[in-house]
Amino acid sequence: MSDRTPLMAGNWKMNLNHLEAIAHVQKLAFALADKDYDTVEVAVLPPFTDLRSVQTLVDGDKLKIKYGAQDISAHDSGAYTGEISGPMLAKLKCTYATIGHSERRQYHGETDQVCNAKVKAAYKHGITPILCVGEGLEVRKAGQHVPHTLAQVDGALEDLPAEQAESIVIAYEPVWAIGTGEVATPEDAQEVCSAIRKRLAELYNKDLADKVRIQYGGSVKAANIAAIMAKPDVDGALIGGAALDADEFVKIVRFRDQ
Ligand SMILES: O=C[C@H](O)COP(=O)(O)O
Repeated sequence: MSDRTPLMAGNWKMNLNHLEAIAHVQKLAFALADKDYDTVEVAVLPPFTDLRSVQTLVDGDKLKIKYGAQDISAHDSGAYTGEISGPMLAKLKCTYATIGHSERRQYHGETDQVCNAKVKAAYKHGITPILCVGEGLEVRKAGQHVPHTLAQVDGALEDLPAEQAESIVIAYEPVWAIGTGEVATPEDAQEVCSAIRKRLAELYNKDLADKVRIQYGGSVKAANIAAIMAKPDVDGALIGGAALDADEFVKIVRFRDQ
């Protein structure tokens, strides 16, 4: 049993406006008892336009829910229309920034090099990256899922000092399981999460690898989370669709009660 605190993070993607966000976070706060946060860290990753509202609610009511952004610019400021910078997210007291989500890689052409720059930008401003990696269906069918995913890890972590890397969160999200209802088996999740941890030990050292939290993501719901969390190298989940339903998300957070 590791002493890593599981992180259950709800990635809302492009859902819930700022008014809906307030109602949603209030529901979560109401449903989660203080003791829930002792064993599991709970975070929401709303759209940028919701962050100020979520911050105000979390600060005002001293909620233990953490929050973060779904992306971060590699640049601090300047002529980058549409981008949101690390200093802006830090000002909103974001704990996390998701980096390299498969939808960013697929629709916005984000490469491992871009992810690497974004990981460094996040750390520069005291924000913890949730680095997303994982293979598509063709790669999985070809049996190349482990080397493919490890290459993404290598690229995103290039030249990242150990004192930063030790706090990173890595989310293994097989693309074929995202939003499809087709969840990877707990064994699939363990295979790749364990390979990522071994790679961290090679890139840095075993102590660091043992500290890093590695999440699974892809069609996680209350019905399958307990089996996934039973695997030794899985330290939480990055939850998409099921995070939009407050009751379902709370059940996922309470996976130990099942
Ligand atoms: O970031 C979350 C993942 O893309 C998983 O999404 P999903 O739970 O809807 O499959």
